Amino acid sequence: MGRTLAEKVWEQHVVRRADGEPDLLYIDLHLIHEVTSPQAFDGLRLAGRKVRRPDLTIATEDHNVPTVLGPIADPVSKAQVETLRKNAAEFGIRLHPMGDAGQGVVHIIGPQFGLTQPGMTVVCGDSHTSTHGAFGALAFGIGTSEVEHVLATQTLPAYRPKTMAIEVSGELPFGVTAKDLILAIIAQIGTGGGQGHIVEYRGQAIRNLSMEGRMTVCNMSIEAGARAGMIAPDETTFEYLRGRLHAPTGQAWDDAVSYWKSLRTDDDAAFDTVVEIDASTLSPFVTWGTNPGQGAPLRDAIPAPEETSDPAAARRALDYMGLTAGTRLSDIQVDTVFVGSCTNGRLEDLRAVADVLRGRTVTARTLIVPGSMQVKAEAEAEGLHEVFKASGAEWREAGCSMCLGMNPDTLAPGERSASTSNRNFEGRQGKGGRTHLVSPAVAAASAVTGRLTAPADL
Ligand SMILES: CC(C)[C@H](C(=O)O)[C@@H](O)C(=O)O
Ligand code: SF4
Repeated sequence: MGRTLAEKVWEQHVVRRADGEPDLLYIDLHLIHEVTSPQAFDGLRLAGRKVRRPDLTIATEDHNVPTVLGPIADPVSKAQVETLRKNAAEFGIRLHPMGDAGQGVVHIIGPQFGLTQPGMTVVCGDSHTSTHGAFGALAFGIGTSEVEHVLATQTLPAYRPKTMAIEVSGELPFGVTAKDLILAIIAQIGTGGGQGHIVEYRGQAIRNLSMEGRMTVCNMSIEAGARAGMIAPDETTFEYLRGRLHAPTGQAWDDAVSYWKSLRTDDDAAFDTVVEIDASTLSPFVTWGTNPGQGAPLRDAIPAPEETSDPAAARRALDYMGLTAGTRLSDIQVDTVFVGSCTNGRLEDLRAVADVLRGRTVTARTLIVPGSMQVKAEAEAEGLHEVFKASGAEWREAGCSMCLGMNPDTLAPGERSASTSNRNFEGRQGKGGRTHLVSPAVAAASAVTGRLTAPADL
């Protein structure tokens, strides 16, 4: 019987297999950031071990960095960043510190440098490592003790998850984006829907997505509970990679491409679970609750808790969000708009925002935060920053920013945001903050009107 993409990449990396034990996988790329690495390096030091493959390990500062130039004021954040610098220097690991041209959110810089490639195993002490699956890599988040294991051995013991196909047929209607698609998928299957599975996104609508869009989709696999998300590599993938800093060149490129072309699910392979979605029925999608599965089409109203799969959770969420069932989603007023994160902090996202903001003025506090310093430079080369500033939005330095409350960019208690990030848990963007997850285009239109708005309704 044929094999799925996930099975092919997994099998390719098994260095040891024994009955009743997890497989030992070889790891091709290990990404590091300041929050989940300190104890791992401490462990290495205690054991007197070195980093096995510093050349396959790359570090960046993202979660704790301020997005306005200047020193880090918060002592915990400052200590974490300084510890990462010390560890990178001591263990010989390439680090992109604050202010460096290569700095950025960990899941933005891997693809940007061409480090993330089809067929690789990619890990990081960070749940959104699933982003890299957009290239047909097997990429997943690991815990800090596993970070230590990978640092020491370049391998990881793991049990193979089940496989799930999410078949997205048809085409996304005009104005409907990858973010709307993944929010709709999570609303359909639930935040536990992908549990225990590696998801492969397939079908016409997925093939039509750009690499940026594919990364947005794979990024949020974890919000559906999946271990990883993958998309088979194709011409879109190869075109994106060609010429990037760490992409192969010459004969090695040709060899790589012919191998990458084999990385697709065989026609006679079977998935453990199959989910089907018709892209042509979708429209701009937003969340109203406190988990990414509590979402609905923006043209609809907030559902009655009894109509949802978990009425008690819906009631709690509406209470926290200060919302009432039956309210039209497009009547919800927002104080703040955040554009950025590893979900939607890439150049294509910023272009989508600029297309809406050009010649318009924002009425809500609007933070536009590039996912990396390279994205920032590329956006500025196109003059996007001028569009943002002219509209009244703030244009910042790269970092995780308001995606999570680990740096100065936070919501105040009760403050409500439209955010292009991936999590809307209670307090995610700051204690008492209320988050609506949206696409970049909806974020921009909402910044203009001060309420959740689709660009088509401006
Ligand atoms: C801080 C980090 C461990 C965390 C994660 O694992 O995802 C963060 O990136 C997040 O998005 O919540
Ligand atoms: S941008 Fe957000 S989701 Fe991505 S790594 Fe940073 S905190 Fe996590």
